[in-house]
Amino acid sequence: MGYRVPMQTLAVDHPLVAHKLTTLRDVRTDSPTFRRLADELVTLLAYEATRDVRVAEVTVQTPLADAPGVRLASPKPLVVPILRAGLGMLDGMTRLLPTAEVGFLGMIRDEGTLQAQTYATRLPDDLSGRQCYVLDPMLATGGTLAAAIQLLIDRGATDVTALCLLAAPEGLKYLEAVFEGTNAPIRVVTAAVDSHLNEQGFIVPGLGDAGDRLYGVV
Ligand SMILES: O=P(O)(O)OC[C@H]1O[C@H](OP(=O)(O)OP(=O)(O)O)[C@H](O)[C@@H]1O
Ligand SMILES: O=c1cc[nH]c(=O)[nH]1
Ligand SMILES: [Mg+2]
Repeated sequence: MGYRVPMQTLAVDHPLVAHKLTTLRDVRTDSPTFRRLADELVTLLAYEATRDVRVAEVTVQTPLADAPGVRLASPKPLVVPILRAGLGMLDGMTRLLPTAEVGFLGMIRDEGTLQAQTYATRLPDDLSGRQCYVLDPMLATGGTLAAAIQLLIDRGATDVTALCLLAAPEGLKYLEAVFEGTNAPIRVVTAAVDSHLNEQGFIVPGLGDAGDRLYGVV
Protein backbone atom coordinates (compact mmCIF):
# COMPACT_ATOMS: atom_id res chain seq x y z
CA MET A 1 0.00 0.00 0.00
CA GLY A 2 1.31 3.46 -0.86
CA TYR A 3 1.90 5.92 1.89
CA ARG A 4 -0.35 8.93 2.10
CA VAL A 5 1.03 12.28 1.10
CA PRO A 6 -1.27 15.18 1.94
CA MET A 7 -1.49 17.87 -0.67
CA GLN A 8 0.35 21.00 0.37
CA THR A 9 -0.99 24.46 -0.40
CA LEU A 10 1.07 27.60 -0.01
CA ALA A 11 -0.58 31.02 -0.31
CA VAL A 12 2.37 33.34 -0.71
CA ASP A 13 2.11 36.09 1.88
CA HIS A 14 4.17 39.02 0.58
CA PRO A 15 3.26 42.67 0.08
CA LEU A 16 4.57 42.74 -3.51
CA VAL A 17 2.44 39.70 -4.39
CA ALA A 18 -0.61 41.35 -2.83
CA HIS A 19 0.12 44.64 -4.61
CA LYS A 20 0.37 43.04 -8.06
CA LEU A 21 -2.64 40.80 -7.46
CA THR A 22 -4.78 43.80 -6.47
CA THR A 23 -4.13 45.48 -9.84
CA LEU A 24 -4.72 42.19 -11.70
CA ARG A 25 -8.13 41.92 -10.06
CA ASP A 26 -9.11 45.49 -10.96
CA VAL A 27 -11.64 45.45 -13.80
CA ARG A 28 -10.04 48.64 -15.20
CA THR A 29 -6.67 46.93 -15.81
CA ASP A 30 -6.16 46.55 -19.58
CA SER A 31 -4.70 43.47 -21.33
CA PRO A 32 -1.12 44.75 -21.77
CA THR A 33 -0.92 45.65 -18.07
CA PHE A 34 -2.61 42.39 -17.08
CA ARG A 35 -0.04 40.40 -19.11
CA ARG A 36 2.88 42.27 -17.55
CA LEU A 37 1.58 41.83 -14.00
CA ALA A 38 0.82 38.12 -14.50
CA ASP A 39 4.39 37.70 -15.74
CA GLU A 40 5.86 39.56 -12.75
CA LEU A 41 3.61 37.76 -10.26
CA VAL A 42 4.52 34.28 -11.47
CA THR A 43 8.21 35.05 -10.98
CA LEU A 44 7.49 35.84 -7.33
CA LEU A 45 5.42 32.65 -6.95
CA ALA A 46 8.13 30.66 -8.74
CA TYR A 47 10.68 31.76 -6.16
CA GLU A 48 8.63 29.92 -3.50
CA ALA A 49 7.52 27.06 -5.75
CA THR A 50 11.11 26.13 -6.62
CA ARG A 51 12.42 25.98 -3.06
CA ASP A 52 12.96 22.22 -3.46
CA VAL A 53 14.25 22.28 -7.02
CA ARG A 54 17.08 19.78 -7.33
CA VAL A 55 20.60 21.16 -7.53
CA ALA A 56 24.03 19.59 -7.81
CA GLU A 57 27.06 20.79 -5.91
CA VAL A 58 29.78 22.43 -7.99
CA THR A 59 32.89 24.45 -7.37
CA VAL A 60 33.71 27.61 -9.29
CA GLN A 61 36.76 29.79 -9.17
CA THR A 62 36.28 33.38 -8.13
CA PRO A 63 39.09 35.84 -8.92
CA LEU A 64 40.37 35.00 -5.40
CA ALA A 65 39.70 31.34 -4.59
CA ASP A 66 37.58 28.27 -5.11
CA ALA A 67 33.94 28.76 -4.07
CA PRO A 68 31.49 25.96 -3.43
CA GLY A 69 28.10 26.42 -5.06
CA VAL A 70 25.24 24.67 -6.83
CA ARG A 71 23.79 24.39 -10.33
CA LEU A 72 20.36 23.17 -11.40
CA ALA A 73 20.64 19.38 -11.61
CA SER A 74 19.63 16.82 -14.23
CA PRO A 75 17.12 15.65 -15.25
CA LYS A 76 15.86 19.06 -16.25
CA PRO A 77 12.66 20.28 -14.62
CA LEU A 78 9.57 20.28 -16.83
CA VAL A 79 7.30 23.32 -16.99
CA VAL A 80 3.78 22.71 -18.33
CA PRO A 81 1.54 25.70 -19.08
CA ILE A 82 -2.13 24.84 -19.55
CA LEU A 83 -3.33 26.68 -22.67
CA ARG A 84 -4.59 29.26 -23.07
CA ALA A 85 -4.28 31.23 -19.86
CA GLY A 86 -1.26 29.31 -18.53
CA LEU A 87 0.78 30.67 -21.44
CA GLY A 88 0.69 34.04 -19.71
CA MET A 89 2.77 32.51 -16.91
CA LEU A 90 5.40 30.76 -19.03
CA ASP A 91 8.01 33.49 -19.53
CA GLY A 92 7.92 34.49 -15.86
CA MET A 93 8.58 30.87 -14.88
CA THR A 94 11.33 30.07 -17.36
CA ARG A 95 13.12 33.29 -16.44
CA LEU A 96 13.80 31.65 -13.05
CA LEU A 97 14.31 28.13 -14.46
CA PRO A 98 16.16 28.78 -17.73
CA THR A 99 17.26 25.16 -18.21
CA ALA A 100 13.74 23.75 -17.84
CA GLU A 101 12.05 21.95 -20.71
CA VAL A 102 8.51 22.98 -21.62
CA GLY A 103 5.59 20.67 -22.34
CA PHE A 104 2.12 21.86 -23.32
CA LEU A 105 -1.44 20.95 -22.42
CA GLY A 106 -4.41 22.53 -24.15
CA MET A 107 -7.51 22.33 -21.96
CA ILE A 108 -10.85 24.09 -21.96
CA ARG A 109 -13.61 24.02 -19.41
CA ASP A 110 -17.12 23.60 -20.79
CA GLU A 111 -18.89 26.64 -19.32
CA GLY A 112 -22.15 24.66 -19.02
CA THR A 113 -21.01 21.42 -17.39
CA LEU A 114 -17.75 22.86 -15.92
CA GLN A 115 -16.00 19.70 -17.15
CA ALA A 116 -12.47 20.09 -18.52
CA GLN A 117 -11.66 18.77 -22.00
CA THR A 118 -8.15 18.19 -23.29
CA TYR A 119 -7.58 19.36 -26.89
CA ALA A 120 -3.78 19.25 -27.08
CA THR A 121 -1.05 17.22 -25.38
CA ARG A 122 2.67 17.64 -26.00
CA LEU A 123 4.57 16.05 -23.13
CA PRO A 124 7.62 13.79 -22.78
CA ASP A 125 6.54 10.12 -22.64
CA ASP A 126 8.52 9.37 -19.48
CA LEU A 127 8.29 11.78 -16.55
CA SER A 128 9.77 9.51 -13.91
CA GLY A 129 12.31 11.40 -11.83
CA ARG A 130 11.31 14.76 -13.35
CA GLN A 131 10.20 17.68 -11.22
CA CYS A 132 7.08 19.06 -12.93
CA TYR A 133 5.69 22.59 -12.60
CA VAL A 134 2.17 23.12 -13.96
CA LEU A 135 1.08 26.67 -14.77
CA ASP A 136 -2.57 27.73 -14.73
CA PRO A 137 -3.71 31.08 -13.34
CA MET A 138 -7.11 29.91 -12.07
CA LEU A 139 -7.84 26.91 -9.84
CA ALA A 140 -11.65 27.07 -9.71
CA THR A 141 -13.50 23.73 -9.46
CA GLY A 142 -10.11 22.02 -9.81
CA GLY A 143 -11.31 19.86 -12.71
CA THR A 144 -8.75 21.24 -15.17
CA LEU A 145 -5.79 20.98 -12.82
CA ALA A 146 -6.78 17.50 -11.62
CA ALA A 147 -6.97 16.25 -15.21
CA ALA A 148 -3.60 17.87 -16.02
CA ILE A 149 -1.87 16.38 -12.97
CA GLN A 150 -3.36 12.95 -13.74
CA LEU A 151 -1.88 13.11 -17.26
CA LEU A 152 1.55 13.78 -15.70
CA ILE A 153 1.16 10.97 -13.15
CA ASP A 154 0.10 8.59 -15.95
CA ARG A 155 3.53 9.28 -17.52
CA GLY A 156 5.37 8.51 -14.29
CA ALA A 157 5.57 11.91 -12.59
CA THR A 158 5.84 11.72 -8.81
CA ASP A 159 6.77 15.32 -8.02
CA VAL A 160 4.24 17.91 -9.20
CA THR A 161 3.91 21.56 -8.20
CA ALA A 162 1.10 23.73 -9.58
CA LEU A 163 1.45 27.51 -9.73
CA CYS A 164 -1.86 29.39 -9.75
CA LEU A 165 -2.50 33.10 -9.45
CA LEU A 166 -5.76 32.40 -7.59
CA ALA A 167 -7.35 29.34 -6.02
CA ALA A 168 -10.85 28.63 -4.73
CA PRO A 169 -11.32 26.58 -1.54
CA GLU A 170 -13.66 24.23 -3.47
CA GLY A 171 -10.96 23.46 -6.03
CA LEU A 172 -8.31 22.83 -3.39
CA LYS A 173 -10.63 20.42 -1.58
CA TYR A 174 -11.39 18.64 -4.84
CA LEU A 175 -7.69 18.16 -5.61
CA GLU A 176 -7.07 16.86 -2.09
CA ALA A 177 -9.84 14.29 -2.54
CA VAL A 178 -8.71 13.20 -6.01
CA PHE A 179 -5.06 12.70 -5.08
CA GLU A 180 -5.49 11.52 -1.52
CA GLY A 181 -3.38 8.45 -0.95
CA THR A 182 -1.31 8.73 -4.14
CA ASN A 183 2.44 8.45 -3.85
CA ALA A 184 2.98 11.72 -5.65
CA PRO A 185 3.34 14.79 -3.45
CA ILE A 186 1.16 17.50 -5.00
CA ARG A 187 1.91 21.09 -4.12
CA VAL A 188 -0.12 24.17 -5.00
CA VAL A 189 1.49 27.59 -4.78
CA THR A 190 -0.89 30.52 -5.20
CA ALA A 191 -1.02 34.26 -4.63
CA ALA A 192 -4.31 33.94 -2.71
CA VAL A 193 -7.10 31.57 -1.75
CA ASP A 194 -10.33 33.45 -2.47
CA SER A 195 -13.76 33.24 -0.85
CA HIS A 196 -15.81 30.82 -3.00
CA LEU A 197 -17.08 29.89 -6.47
CA ASN A 198 -20.24 31.47 -7.84
CA GLU A 199 -22.98 29.50 -9.64
CA GLN A 200 -21.11 29.80 -12.96
CA GLY A 201 -17.98 28.30 -11.40
CA PHE A 202 -16.11 31.61 -11.30
CA ILE A 203 -13.82 32.50 -8.43
CA VAL A 204 -15.21 35.28 -6.17
CA PRO A 205 -13.92 37.95 -5.86
CA GLY A 206 -11.41 36.54 -8.37
CA LEU A 207 -10.30 38.47 -11.42
CA GLY A 208 -12.79 37.29 -14.05
CA ASP A 209 -11.83 35.08 -17.00
CA ALA A 210 -8.04 34.97 -16.98
CA GLY A 211 -7.76 33.81 -20.61
CA ASP A 212 -10.03 36.59 -21.85
CA ARG A 213 -8.20 39.22 -19.81
CA LEU A 214 -4.84 38.04 -21.16
CA TYR A 215 -5.76 37.41 -24.77
CA GLY A 216 -9.27 38.73 -25.43
CA VAL A 217 -12.62 37.03 -25.97
CA VAL A 218 -12.08 34.57 -28.83
O1 LIG B 1 -10.69 24.75 -12.11
P1 LIG B 1 -11.60 24.74 -13.27
O2 LIG B 1 -13.06 24.85 -12.86
O3 LIG B 1 -11.38 23.57 -14.17
O4 LIG B 1 -11.36 26.07 -14.09
C1 LIG B 1 -10.11 26.61 -14.32
C2 LIG B 1 -9.77 26.65 -15.77
O5 LIG B 1 -10.62 27.55 -16.47
C3 LIG B 1 -9.82 28.48 -17.22
O6 LIG B 1 -9.55 28.00 -18.48
P2 LIG B 1 -10.58 28.12 -19.69
O7 LIG B 1 -11.39 26.87 -19.80
O8 LIG B 1 -11.35 29.40 -19.58
O9 LIG B 1 -9.64 28.13 -20.94
P3 LIG B 1 -8.70 29.33 -21.49
O10 LIG B 1 -7.48 29.34 -20.63
O11 LIG B 1 -8.42 28.94 -22.89
O12 LIG B 1 -9.47 30.63 -21.39
C4 LIG B 1 -8.56 28.58 -16.39
O13 LIG B 1 -7.49 29.09 -17.11
C5 LIG B 1 -8.35 27.16 -15.94
O14 LIG B 1 -7.66 26.38 -16.89
O1 LIG C 1 -12.83 32.57 -12.10
C1 LIG C 1 -12.47 31.85 -13.06
C2 LIG C 1 -12.81 30.48 -13.15
C3 LIG C 1 -12.37 29.77 -14.21
N1 LIG C 1 -11.63 30.37 -15.17
C4 LIG C 1 -11.31 31.69 -15.10
O2 LIG C 1 -10.63 32.20 -15.99
N2 LIG C 1 -11.74 32.39 -14.05
MG1 LIG D 1 -10.95 31.14 -20.23
